[in-house]
Amino acid sequence: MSGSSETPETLPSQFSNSINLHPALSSYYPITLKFIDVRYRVKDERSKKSRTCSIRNIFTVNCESHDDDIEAPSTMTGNNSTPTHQQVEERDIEREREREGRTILNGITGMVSPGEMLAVLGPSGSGKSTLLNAIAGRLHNNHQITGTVLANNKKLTKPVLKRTGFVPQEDVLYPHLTVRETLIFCALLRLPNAISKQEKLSMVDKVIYELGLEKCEDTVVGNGTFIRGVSGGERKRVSIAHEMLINPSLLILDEPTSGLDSTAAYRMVSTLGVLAHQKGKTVVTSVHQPSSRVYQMFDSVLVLSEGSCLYFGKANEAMSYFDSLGFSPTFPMNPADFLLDLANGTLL
Ligand SMILES: Nc1ncnc2c1ncn2[C@@H]1O[C@H](COP(=O)(O)OP(=O)(O)OP(=O)(O)O)[C@@H](O)[C@H]1O
Repeated sequence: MSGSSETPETLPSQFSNSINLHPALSSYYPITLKFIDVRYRVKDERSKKSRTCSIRNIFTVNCESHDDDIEAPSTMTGNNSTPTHQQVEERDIEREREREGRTILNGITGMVSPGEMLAVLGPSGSGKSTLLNAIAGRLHNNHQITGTVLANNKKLTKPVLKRTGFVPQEDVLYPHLTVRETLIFCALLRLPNAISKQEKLSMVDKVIYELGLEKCEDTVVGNGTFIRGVSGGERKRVSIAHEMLINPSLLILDEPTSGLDSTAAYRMVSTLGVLAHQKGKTVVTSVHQPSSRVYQMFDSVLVLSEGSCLYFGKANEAMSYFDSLGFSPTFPMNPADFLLDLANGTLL
């Protein structure tokens, strides 16, 4: 399958199960996503002290005395003493660090093709969400992000972004609407005017069927706390259905299995597998702690550790790769657990 063309193509035969959509959305538009040497830094919060001190002032001490603390550390001896050579060096290092900021992503490179599912694995805080936001073109602070993100070998363009569905970690849904109302509302807002209301409603029906939401279509979405509604897994499916309505070629999901039990997580990833393997979509998802049966559904994995890439390649080759480097588990274990142990630096 070629992913190098910018123009929509007809659906290849291996993805023939795709639902029949309105011509305004039906063209098959395969997206091959490449990200090359993606780096993202943020300014150290301490360097913003002068800007935020007036706010901090309200709650704590006055800002002048706070800044003085930095300029004259308590380790100095006496009021008139000059700083030692070591103290000057430490202060210079601190200032350099403030100027450079904190590296969140450190040169991440990878790719994913249509019909494939890429999993981004890593411990909490390793940069998974940041990477997903970067490759979805959602980090707009351009001076902090460098590297290249290409769709079909071209920079992200509007047609590509229109064909990209992004499911955030926290569901952004109206808790008082039912599942069906939520999707109708979305269809009326997001689908082009060229599509009639009747057609939009039938597309909602198809997406409800596709995501297995028939049972709960008339239940309110809720928010999991004060407003009781559908289950966590169903709410996640609604979020995915929300994106599926625009028939995305590229679907990016941030931890769609978080909060789900092992069986629900398996069902969720199976659904994503169908979207990739049967419908030809390009799927990128972050996952926190996949079980082994979930792991084996991924085509490729990217393992992050503190913003750096430990491994990018085929999911079923990760273990032999680390084995060749001398890292292997002492007993048979879930590859995902092993990779997370490696990324955490806690391999036993
Ligand atoms: N704009 C920002 N300013 C400061 N720090 C940031 C910013 N964005 C991300 N970070 C930091 O970068 C690190 C990675 O964050 P990110 O949300 O990408 O991690 P994650 O792997 O998705 O974590 P989790 O699995 O817990 O969701 C975190 O330590 C976070 O605090």
